[in-house]
Amino acid sequence: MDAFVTRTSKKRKPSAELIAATTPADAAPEESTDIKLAILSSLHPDIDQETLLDILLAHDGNVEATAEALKSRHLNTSRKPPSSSTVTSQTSLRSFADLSSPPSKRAKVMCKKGQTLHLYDPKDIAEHTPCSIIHNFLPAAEANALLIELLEESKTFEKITFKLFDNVVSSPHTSGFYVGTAKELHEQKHDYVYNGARLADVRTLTPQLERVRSRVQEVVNREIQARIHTHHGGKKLKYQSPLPWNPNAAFVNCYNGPQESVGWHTDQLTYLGPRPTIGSLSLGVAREFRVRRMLPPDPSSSQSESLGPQISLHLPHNSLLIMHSTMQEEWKHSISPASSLTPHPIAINRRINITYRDYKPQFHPRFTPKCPCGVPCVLRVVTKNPKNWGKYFWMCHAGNVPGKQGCEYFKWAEFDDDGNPIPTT
Ligand SMILES: O=C(O)CCC(=O)C(=O)O
Ligand SMILES: [Fe+2]
Repeated sequence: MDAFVTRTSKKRKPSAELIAATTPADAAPEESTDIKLAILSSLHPDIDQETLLDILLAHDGNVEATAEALKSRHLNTSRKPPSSSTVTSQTSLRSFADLSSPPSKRAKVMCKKGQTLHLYDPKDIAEHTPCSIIHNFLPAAEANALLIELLEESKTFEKITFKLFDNVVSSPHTSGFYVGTAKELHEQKHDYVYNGARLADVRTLTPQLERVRSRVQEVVNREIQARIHTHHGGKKLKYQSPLPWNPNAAFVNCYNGPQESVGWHTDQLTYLGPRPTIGSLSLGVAREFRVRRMLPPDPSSSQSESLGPQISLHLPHNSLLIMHSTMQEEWKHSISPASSLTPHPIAINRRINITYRDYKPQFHPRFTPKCPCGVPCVLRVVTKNPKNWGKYFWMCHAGNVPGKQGCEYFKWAEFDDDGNPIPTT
């Protein structure tokens, strides 16, 4: 399973403006946002700074374009984003964006130093993150029935414990793991390893999880094709599977109250292979899902990790989030603790999240490298060293097993264009 706690890392000191560009090379220093805001504020003293910033961001930081847009619009004096639990759509960026300009001109997202950019509108989310979102995904009665069923199931979920450095820690929420068939259940219990350990509790998909799986499958496959068309010029990514996405496993998380969370992480590639897609259905109380792009650290700096600005996506009850093929290798995600929640009529302050995943047969541990410790290796991607940025490797995972030290095993991973492992000796 994934890494669940927040690790503190030495971060590169942010510049006056944080610019999350489509590619890091696009990031260029510009006039400070504060100066731009001061200019706009002097032109429109009746509009609050947060609103001005939103509109400025929607115009790629261009003061002239922002001023033009403001001239031609009547604005309320305050336009803060509404509270997460009541929101299903957003006006924040989209209603002010100049949509006549080509997407390449609109691809940069800026946000003020230390600020989180809140996105609600599905078009903004698709444009500025590697995700897409579908609100009101299931018929209302079906979503409620699934929520009720999983709230009952979650009473027997447990926190995942794993070793971090020399301590055994547990995830700040509970989880359950579901697969489709008895054969898959047997394999999961006996062959697969998560954080260095085997799962004792694997369940078969409930009839409702099974029914919803087919719907998720259909929509996610449609969204994958749409994404390839809109973001990748009609051609799938190198290493992305050309096969239809087949969600044969589901992790169900339960967040019981505002303090339960999941720290910054990427989902493990080990059994999904490179460039995976994940379908994530949210039920119950709305929570914020935050994403940050991983950028190659500046080779001349001593920092080991560089992250773009935080973008917050609000996941209300019955929303399907699709994490597309660039997400796990290039972005981190988290569910941050909330200061308060607006109670959901059924779940009160609990949230259920189902991530449907496609376990690829060619990534069964029988076929992937084993280190001298005898534990199947974990598949990872280089995100800290700019020299080998984006390269995949297999490494020993035994260090995560309580009581085991692990070894130094490391091997570059090789795939064909469709992401199938190329066996090497
Ligand atoms: O709860 C969520 O929306 C995300 C869960 C997650 O990131 C995970 O299970 O890996
Ligand atoms: Fe995750």
